[in-house]
Amino acid sequence: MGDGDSSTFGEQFSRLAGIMFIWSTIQQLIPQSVRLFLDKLWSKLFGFYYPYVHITFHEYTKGIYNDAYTSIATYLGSTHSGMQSTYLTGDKSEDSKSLILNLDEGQEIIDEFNGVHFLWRACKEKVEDNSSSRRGIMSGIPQEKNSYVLVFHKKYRDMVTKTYLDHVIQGGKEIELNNRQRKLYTNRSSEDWFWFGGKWNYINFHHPATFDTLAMDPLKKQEIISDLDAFKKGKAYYTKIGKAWKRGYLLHGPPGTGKSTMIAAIANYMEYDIYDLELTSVINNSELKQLLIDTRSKSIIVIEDIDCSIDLTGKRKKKEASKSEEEEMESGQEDKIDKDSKSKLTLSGVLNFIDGIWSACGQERIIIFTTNHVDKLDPALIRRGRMDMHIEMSYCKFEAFKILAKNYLDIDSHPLYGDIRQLLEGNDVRPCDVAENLMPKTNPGDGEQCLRNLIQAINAAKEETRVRGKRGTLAKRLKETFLSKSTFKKSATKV
Ligand SMILES: Nc1ncnc2c1ncn2[C@@H]1O[C@H](COP(=O)(O)OP(=O)(O)OP(=O)(O)O)[C@@H](O)[C@H]1O
Ligand SMILES: [Mg+2]
Repeated sequence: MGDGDSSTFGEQFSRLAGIMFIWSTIQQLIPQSVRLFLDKLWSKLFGFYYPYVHITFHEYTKGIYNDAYTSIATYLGSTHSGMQSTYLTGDKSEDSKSLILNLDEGQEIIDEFNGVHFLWRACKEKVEDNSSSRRGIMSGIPQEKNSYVLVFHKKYRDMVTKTYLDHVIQGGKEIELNNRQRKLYTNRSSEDWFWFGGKWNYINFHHPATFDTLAMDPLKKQEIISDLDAFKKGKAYYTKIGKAWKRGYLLHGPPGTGKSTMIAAIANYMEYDIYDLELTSVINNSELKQLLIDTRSKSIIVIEDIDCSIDLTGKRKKKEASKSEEEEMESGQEDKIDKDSKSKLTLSGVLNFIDGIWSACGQERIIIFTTNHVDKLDPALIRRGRMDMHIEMSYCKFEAFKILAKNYLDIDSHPLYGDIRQLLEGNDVRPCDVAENLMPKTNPGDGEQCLRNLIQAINAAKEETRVRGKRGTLAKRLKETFLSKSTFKKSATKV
């Protein structure tokens, strides 16, 4: 069957489809016992001469939903193959961004793979379900059994089992994934897990940030994009080196420099969901582990402001704790301490969350920490291997400004750019302040006015810093004078 000769193939199939149609109509009309007998007879009579193989993919197998059925349905409904068919059905679930087309009952399509043609047929069978589980008004109501039947020449049996079916199912999964509505999750407090039936609460994720709109040094930006690309294609590599397929990024820098915006841009670029993990609502290490297990692959787990989330300052605190532990031990309270350490969220719990044995339970995952004070974090938490890339989001320099000006005002250059470059290079201006000033306040078309506003704002801030600096110096000098006077007084009294 096939080999690219579609006219012979078409004729063969129309004949075959005719026979199949008559056969399936007969099947609908006769009782099941007779049908089974006829089935056997059919395969005995024609099995020897009949060159085609039929594989049926049921929607449910032994009462369990068959995932392969959905992938096949999605693949066949995708534009490249499903559109050949005249009768289609359209479905849109809560989880998908757009309509998914499926073959309607009895419809057939021919799919081509490596020059070979394959026939697919959508089947629906009505069965009366009188099982004990369906009593009352549901009993006796006909149920539908959906399936897809694949028909191909037996000489392609190897190709089908080794490559074609994989191609169909993976293809379907990919389309499902690209079509899925991405989510922004946040963790519920454990008291609500039972009542709300889940550990994570979510909304649909819509954030317009992209790498194009993110203002930062273009070289640094390209480095991050290349790293993400390598990670996305890295499944085989991670398997080869025996590492879980995940990557950690630490975003650090002053407030308003674009750390949260960067997370949204990464999520949009990778087409991942986001899990925004609020550590302050996690009571202990065991809860943290359970939250991790309940996340899906192709996602970003974010802990914002990790320095403020819990006390992760490490060794120094530990020492203090162990000192008080010793004191308590002496007072015979070992049991209490043991119980306390188990019921708390600790640094080691977070380290385990990032790269302990449980962290490998999902695939293709990125963990991002953000902080305004990188120096406050325990080195163990951010060491290479845990946080693979440390990205500094810093003040707005001229290259980053050009991106913001393009975003906000849609201009590439202006005579005022020279002044702005000088001001930005000589001062620490946050991107959020630049963005705020570039936003037209009155007349949306007046880009020049926005640039002037920006220059004015930077100059005003510069002046304020200068005055504050002077005041600071003055205050310092006053303090020094006061101190020297009091020292003098003290020494005078002593004398
Ligand atoms: N690098 C940037 N590129 C584009 N827009 C930016 C950038 N930095 C800041 N902005 C703008 O400023 C606003 C604040 O930025 P964002 O919330 O990403 O900062 P942040 O670094 O996460 O701050 P914080 O440390 O306070 O959480 C954003 O809504 C965005 O409009
Ligand atoms: Mg932020």
